[in-house]
Amino acid sequence: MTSAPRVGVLALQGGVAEHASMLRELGAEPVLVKTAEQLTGLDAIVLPGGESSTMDRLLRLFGLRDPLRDAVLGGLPTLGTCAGLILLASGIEDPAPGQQSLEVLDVTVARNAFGPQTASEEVTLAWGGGGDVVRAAFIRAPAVTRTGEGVEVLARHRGEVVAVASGAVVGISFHPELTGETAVHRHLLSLVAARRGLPA
Ligand SMILES: NC(=O)CC[C@H](N)C(=O)O
Repeated sequence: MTSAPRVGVLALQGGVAEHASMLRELGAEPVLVKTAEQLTGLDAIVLPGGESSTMDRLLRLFGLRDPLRDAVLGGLPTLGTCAGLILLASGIEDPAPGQQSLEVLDVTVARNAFGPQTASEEVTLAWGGGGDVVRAAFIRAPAVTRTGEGVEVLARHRGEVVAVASGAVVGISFHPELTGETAVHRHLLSLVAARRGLPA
């Protein structure tokens, strides 16, 4: 029997607990990541929602930005949700003053593209090309306004791109962890299985 995949959840700020409990529910071992050392031995990582400019500042303050960037570029299966997608993006249309990103996913994002907190909504979206749907919560969500070469579009909402994948990196604008939607986390775990050479 293989061991449970160890999946990091970046735990500097934002919706950490919901991702950790969903990963546990799916048989993975969540690892809260606050230091570069805690990146060692992970099978995958989740960058949660929250406030991307705050997470960016904390990543740099705690010396985590470059090690995390190296891990993602090295092929670590990665899921960024909402602010996490903004962190992954190579470009931000409307960054907060001084805001940077990891530049590991060749997309440009526009922050808060679906309106303010009060415009939050829960919707069902088509996911991938195979007839699957996901239940998604949008909270001050970004939209993807440009996709680079090799970036696959997995979902759209109101005509805007809200889920993308490139290699082992998946970025989504919405929050599946708040609706009990497991499909996106299962997708991340299937990337781990593929990397380990096991059937998903
Ligand atoms: N729910 C979220 O993660 C919101 C993201 C937020 N608008 C940001 O720019 O970081």
